[in-house]
Amino acid sequence: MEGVDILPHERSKTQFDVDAMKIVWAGSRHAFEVSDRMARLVASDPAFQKDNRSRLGRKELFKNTLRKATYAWKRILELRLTEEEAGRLRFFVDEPAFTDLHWGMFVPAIKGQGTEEQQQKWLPLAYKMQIIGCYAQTELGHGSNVQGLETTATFDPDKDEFVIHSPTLTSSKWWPGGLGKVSTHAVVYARLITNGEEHGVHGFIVQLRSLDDHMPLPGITIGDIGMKFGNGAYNTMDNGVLTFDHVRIPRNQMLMRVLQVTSEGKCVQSNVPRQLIYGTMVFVRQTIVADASSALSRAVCIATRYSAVRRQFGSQDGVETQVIDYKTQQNRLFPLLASAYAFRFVGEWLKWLYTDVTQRLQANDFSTLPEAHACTAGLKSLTTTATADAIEECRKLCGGHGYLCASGLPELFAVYVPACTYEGDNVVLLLQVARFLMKTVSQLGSGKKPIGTTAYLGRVQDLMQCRCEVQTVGIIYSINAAEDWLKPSVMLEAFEARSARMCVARAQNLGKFANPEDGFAELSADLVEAAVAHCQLIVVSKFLDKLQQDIPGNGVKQQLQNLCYIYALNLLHKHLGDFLSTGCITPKQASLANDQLRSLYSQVRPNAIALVDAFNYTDHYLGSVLGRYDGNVYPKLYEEAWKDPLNDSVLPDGYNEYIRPLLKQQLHNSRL
Ligand SMILES: CCCCCCCCCCCCC/C=C/C(=O)SCCNC(=O)CCNC(=O)[C@H](O)C(C)(C)COP(=O)(O)OP(=O)(O)OC[C@H]1O[C@@H](n2cnc3c(N)ncnc32)[C@H](O)[C@@H]1OP(=O)(O)O
Ligand SMILES: Cc1cc2nc3c(=O)[nH]c(=O)nc-3n(C[C@H](O)[C@H](O)[C@H](O)COP(=O)(O)OP(=O)(O)OC[C@H]3O[C@@H](n4cnc5c(N)ncnc54)[C@H](O)[C@@H]3O)c2cc1C
Repeated sequence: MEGVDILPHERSKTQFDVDAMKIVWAGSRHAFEVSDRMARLVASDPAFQKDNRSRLGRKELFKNTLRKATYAWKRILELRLTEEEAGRLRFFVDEPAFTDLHWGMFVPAIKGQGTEEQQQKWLPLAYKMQIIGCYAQTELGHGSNVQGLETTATFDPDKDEFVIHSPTLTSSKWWPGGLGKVSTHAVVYARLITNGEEHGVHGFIVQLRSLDDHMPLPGITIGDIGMKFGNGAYNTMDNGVLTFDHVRIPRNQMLMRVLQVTSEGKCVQSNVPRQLIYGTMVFVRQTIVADASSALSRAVCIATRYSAVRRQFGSQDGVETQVIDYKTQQNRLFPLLASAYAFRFVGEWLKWLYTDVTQRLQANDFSTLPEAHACTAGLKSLTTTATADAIEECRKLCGGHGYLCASGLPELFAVYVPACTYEGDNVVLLLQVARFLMKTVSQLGSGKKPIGTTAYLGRVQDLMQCRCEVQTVGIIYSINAAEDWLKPSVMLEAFEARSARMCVARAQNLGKFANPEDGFAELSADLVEAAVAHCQLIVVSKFLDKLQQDIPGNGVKQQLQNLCYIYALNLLHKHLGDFLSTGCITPKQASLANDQLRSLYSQVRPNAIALVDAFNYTDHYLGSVLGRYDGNVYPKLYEEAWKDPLNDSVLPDGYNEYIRPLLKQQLHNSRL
C-alpha cells in the first residue's frame, strides 16, 4: 500500500468516535464549531497563503505580515466576528504580528491595571484599532529582574506630568513586539519617582508615534532590533528598541489601579496588592499554556501522519515496515501525543483558575493570587520547555525530510522556541514556584493547611511524619502487576509522594543555612527539580480529573485513559531517579510501569492517526507536506522542490562567474 491509500487504511482501524473526540479537544461543541469555521475561512482565502514565508527577505516578509494582519482586521469587521471568532481567525492566520501584542498584552494591561476612567478612555480606541499598542517592559540590560528596570518616570507637579526618561544605554527598551515599526502607543514600565522618592516599577501609557504621519514623537528614538532565529518564523514581528529623552505625558496616563499619584505628587496605595502590576504576565502565561498544546499537537500531527506513511526496512512479503510500527518510534512519539492532550486539559483548567482569581480580585479577595502566580509561572515553564523539545523530537522522528522547510517543523520550532524565554525565562519562573512551595512547606508546622494545588503537601506531610512506613509500604503493596498502574489513586499517590518528599527534603536542606537567601541560591538547581515535580503532578492530576467527567462518544474515554497513563508513566520512567531515591516506588514497580507503558503503546497504535485527526487541523494551518491529511507525501514533496527559486533556471546564477572558470581551470591543470 502506498501514499494516498495508507492514511485511509489507518483511519479504518479507528476504535473510537473521532467527531466526539474533536469536541473534547476543542473544549465544547460551540468552541469546535467556531474553530472549524474560522480554520476553513482562513484556509480557503488565498490572501492568507503562507507557504512562501521562509523564502522572503525581511522587508518583504514584514510587509506581507502587515498586509495579512490588516486584511484579517478588515474581514473581522466585514463579517462582524465576535471576539472569540476574531481570536480564532488570528490564530489560524498563523503569523506572529503586532496584533498579538496589541490584543494580547496592551489591551489586557489597561484592563488589569487601569482605573475605570482610564479603561473608558483608552479601551474604545484600542478596540477599534484607532491606536495600536505594545507592552514595553524589558530593557537591553534587564529582562527577568523587573525591579531592576532603569527607565524613570519622574513626576513634575508644576506641570502635572510625568517625565519618562532612559538614563543609560542599558535602560533602552529592547524586545517589545510590535514596537519596532508599528505601535503608536505602549504601556511602558518605569520606576516611579515623586518628590525625589522612588516607588517601584509601574506602567504608563505613552504615545510613541504621531497618529497623522506615524513619525516618532519628540524625544523618542525607536527602531527594530534585527533578525531573529530562523527563516520567516518570528521575523514577521517588529521587536523593537526604544529610548526616551525626557518625554512628557499627562499624570493621568500612569496606570493607577494599584497606586494613585495625586497632583501634589502624593502616592496613595489602593487596597489591591502591588503584585497586580505583574498581572498582565499572569494572564499571558495562562494563554501560553493553551498555545503549548496547539504547537505541540501540530508537530505531533505531522510526525504521526508521516510515521504512518514512511516505510523503512523489509518485512517478509517485500513491503517495508511503516516506521510507526517500530517500538522505538512509538516510545518517542506517543508520549508527545499524550502530552498534547495533557497540556490541552491543564490549559483548560488553568483558564478556569485564572477566571476564578480574576473574579475574586474584583471582589477584593486576593487569597488565591499566590497560587495563581505559581501555577501560571510553573505550567508556562513546564509546557513550553516540553513543547520546544517535542517539536525538535518530531523533526527527528521525520528523519531527513523533517529538516526540509516543507515539513513545516523548522519554522514551527523557530517560532515556538522563544516561548521558553518570553513572559519569563523558564528557570526564573520555576524558581518562583520553588519559593512558593518552600513557603508552603515552612507553614505546615504552624497548622496552616495548604489548599488548592498544594493541598497534597498537607496530606502527604502528615503521612511522612506519622506513618512513613505505612505510606511507603502502601504504595508498594498496591502495585504488584503492570495493570495496577492503571488505578488513578495509585498514580496520583506516586506523583504526590514524589513531589512532597522532594519539597520536604529541599526545605530541610534550606533549614541548614543560617541565611535562607544564601541557601536558596546554593540549592537553586535542586529547588527547580522540586518545582518541576510539583508542576508535573498538577498536569497528571488535571488529566485524571478530566477522566472523571462525563465524556460522551464511543471509545473516547478509553483513548483518553490510555493517553493519560502514557503521559504519567513516561514521566515516571524519565524521572525514575526521583521516584526511587524518594522511596516512592521500588525498582520492581518501575519495571512493571514500563511493561504497562509498552502495552499502552500497542493500544494507541491503531488509533494514532485518528487521535491526531481529532485536532481538526486544516492542511493550511499545519503547513506541512509531511503532515498532509491525504498522506500524499512523495509526489507533493517532489513538486515542492521544484518551486524553490534555485530551480527557476537550470543553470544557477553564478555559473559563469564561479563554476565554469573553476571547471575550466581544473581541465587546464589536468592537461598540464
Ligand atoms: C504556533 C504557535 C505559536 C504560539 C505563539 C504564542 C503567542 C503568544 C503571544 C505571546 C507573545 C510574547 C510576547 C512576550 C512578552 C514578554 O515577554 S513581556 C515581558 C515578560 N517579562 C517577564 O516575564 C519578567 C519575569 N520576571 C518577573 O516576573 C519578576 O521579576 C519575578 C521573577 C517574578 C521577580 O519579581 P520580584 O518582584 O523581583 O520578586 P519577588 O521578590 O520574588 O516577588 C515578590 C512577591 O511577588 C510575587 N509575585 C511575583 N510575580 C507575581 C505575579 N506575576 N503575580 C502575583 N504575584 C507575583 C512573588 O511570589 C512574591 O510574593 P511573596 O513571596 O508572597 O512576597
Ligand atoms: C521573541 C521574544 C519576544 C519578546 N517580547 C517582549 C515584549 O513584547 N515585551 C517585553 O517587555 N519583553 C519581551 N521579550 C523579552 C522577554 O520577556 C525577556 O527576554 C525574558 O523575560 C527573559 O529575560 P532576559 O532576556 O533578561 O533573560 P536573562 O534574565 O538575562 O536570562 C539569561 C540567563 O540567565 C538565567 N537567569 C536569570 N536570572 C536568574 C536567576 N535569578 N537565577 C538563575 N538563573 C537566572 C536565565 O535562566 C537565562 O539562562 C521578548 C523576548 C523574546 C525572545
